Amino acid sequence: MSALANHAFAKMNGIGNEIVVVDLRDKPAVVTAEEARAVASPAGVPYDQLMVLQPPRLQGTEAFIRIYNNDGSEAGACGNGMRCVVRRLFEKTGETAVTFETPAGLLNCWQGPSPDLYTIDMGAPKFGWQDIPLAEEFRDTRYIELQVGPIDAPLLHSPSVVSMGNPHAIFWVDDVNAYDLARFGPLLENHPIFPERANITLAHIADRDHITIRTWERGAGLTKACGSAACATAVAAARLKRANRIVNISLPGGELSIDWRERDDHVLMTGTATFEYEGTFDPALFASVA
Ligand SMILES: N[C@H](CCC[C@H](N)C(=O)O)C(=O)O
Repeated sequence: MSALANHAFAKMNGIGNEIVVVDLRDKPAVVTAEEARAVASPAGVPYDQLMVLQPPRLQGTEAFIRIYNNDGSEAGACGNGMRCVVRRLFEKTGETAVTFETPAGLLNCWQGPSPDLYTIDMGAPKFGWQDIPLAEEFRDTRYIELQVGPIDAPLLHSPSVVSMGNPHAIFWVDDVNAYDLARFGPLLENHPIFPERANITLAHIADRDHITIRTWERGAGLTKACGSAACATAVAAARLKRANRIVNISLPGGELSIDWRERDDHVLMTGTATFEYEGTFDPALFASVA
């Protein structure tokens, strides 16, 4: 029987990014890709990402967090999901600061400048082609050779690539709504240049303090918001000297404030997290799961 059967969950969202939070710290079990897909099914609790808290592995951390996309794949980072986890914890314990471990490393999290805001230190970005990762060497990852559309008149081309613990490609455009991202997204997500696939973002730099984005997420598709994409875009724009290191990012589901901190290159993401409802998983969801 799945460890998730009859287990409690919280349905939340991070500016429209659909999140389910499950605390398995009292029942150490590894959620399988099949179980993650079962939870995301229409009979379950449809989500973009599932955040599973496992018992802490390191002294001083609250939990080890595994992150699942709704296709069952695991990710190294999920900014919107982390704010949801932090809100749940702070409301339960009254704490205002906490450290979690994720596959991408240690994340320090704290109450933001107002009670409805949470700040996550998403760590330092990586730019090396092997860190993204890319399937071949690109010495300058501010622009790589990748395009869609006619060879002589590509619709999208020359993206910046960044890892926030998960892979991101950012295409710079004048209007993020002028492209059929539902069509181009999967082609680019699964392009052979990305051996681990990639999150695909369209970004318009309105001015040095404000960028608008829309993202096709690896393993989840078109979502209303992608926190790690907001971080990756802010960093990539600053690398191109087209934006400041502190910027506001507008996503379809809401706003995020990003600070690419000078002293240690860590990326601080601040935004809201919304609680919707809580429940327990119906065991029938996992009847056909091995
Ligand atoms: N789809 C992403 C994981 C979730 C990222 C996003 N929801 C966020 O808020 O950062 C990936 O496979 O890398």
